[in-house]
Amino acid sequence: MSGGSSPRSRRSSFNSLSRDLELPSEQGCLSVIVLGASGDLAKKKTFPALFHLFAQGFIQSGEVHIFGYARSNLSDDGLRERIRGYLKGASEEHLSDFLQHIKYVSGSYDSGEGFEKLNKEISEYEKSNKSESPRRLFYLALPPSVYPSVCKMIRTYCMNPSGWTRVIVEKPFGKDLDSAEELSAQLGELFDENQLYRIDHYLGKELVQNLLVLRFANRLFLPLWNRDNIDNIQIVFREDFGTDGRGGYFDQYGIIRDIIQNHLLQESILNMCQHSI
Ligand SMILES: NC(=O)C1=CN([C@@H]2O[C@H](COP(=O)(O)OP(=O)(O)OC[C@H]3O[C@@H](n4cnc5c(N)ncnc54)[C@H](OP(=O)(O)O)[C@@H]3O)[C@@H](O)[C@H]2O)C=CC1
Ligand SMILES: O=C1O[C@H](COP(=O)(O)O)[C@@H](O)[C@H](O)[C@H]1O
Repeated sequence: MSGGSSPRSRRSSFNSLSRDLELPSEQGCLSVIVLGASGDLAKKKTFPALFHLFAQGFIQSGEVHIFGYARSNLSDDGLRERIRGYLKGASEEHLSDFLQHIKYVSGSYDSGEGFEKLNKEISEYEKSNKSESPRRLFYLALPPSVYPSVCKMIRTYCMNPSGWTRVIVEKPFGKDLDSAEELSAQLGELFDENQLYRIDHYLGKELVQNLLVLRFANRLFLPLWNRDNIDNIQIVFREDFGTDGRGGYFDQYGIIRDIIQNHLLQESILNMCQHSI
């Protein structure tokens, strides 16, 4: 993904890596469906991530379409304007091109009507693309309380008749062990394990992934970074903005469960284990 290579050569390296690893085919038109598209996660992380993939050539014009889905009453242009300011790091031309690939469908998370409409839009796009093995990727940018009903709706109305269907759920996965196990059982009844992807973007952060290198490949830190020299570790979480649209989710779920036991403690425990403090 580094600077000098072209989108075409990055894409071809990716395809040959997929072949070497014997991964399923990644050819054919791709529909990415962002559920909860009106929200904070979607605008700050999901759409920008898709934009970077697009700008770097990993997903390309003519083979990808992005569908935003949520209850809010928005138009296609309304969604595009909402996310435009968060899409940075590429030319205005790339940005306009990317935005034209986005469509918005409004509907609830627990009734068939909206999901039937969504399925119709996806199917029309797939037909117009004439691909033999279209791919459908559902990304749930939603609080976990609605995962079961949304997954049921996807299973009932939106499964891909010919290619693969995958579902990505973000952290937090439930709100305690019981609810996490219950959620796992509910999703497991609807999808095979290889269709389900559970992610926490904090564990993908470069610094977290590079802690070992930072310490052991660094002459400055290697002799110093241990319990003899470190008195205490303070974990500080700073956001210089307010709830910023997350009110509904915070009211129901709480900011403690949102970031403390996972992002902040997971990271610092990882840190402590790796540094024997
Ligand atoms: N914000 C972030 O950076 C990150 C968030 N997450 C996780 O993603 C999930 C969503 O977070 P975020 O986008 O910040 O939160 P939001 O409150 O912005 O929720 C996203 C969307 O979900 C819908 N929604 C909100 N609350 C409810 C509810 N109680 N019932 C049904 N629908 C609801 C709303 O859409 P509408 O009303 O239009 O249907 C809203 O726009 C959370 O679980 C969070 O922990 C994970 C990683 C990063
Ligand atoms: O998962 C979440 O993370 C963000 C903070 O992520 P960062 O990568 O910008 O540090 C947080 O704002 C959000 O509430 C939470 O759900």
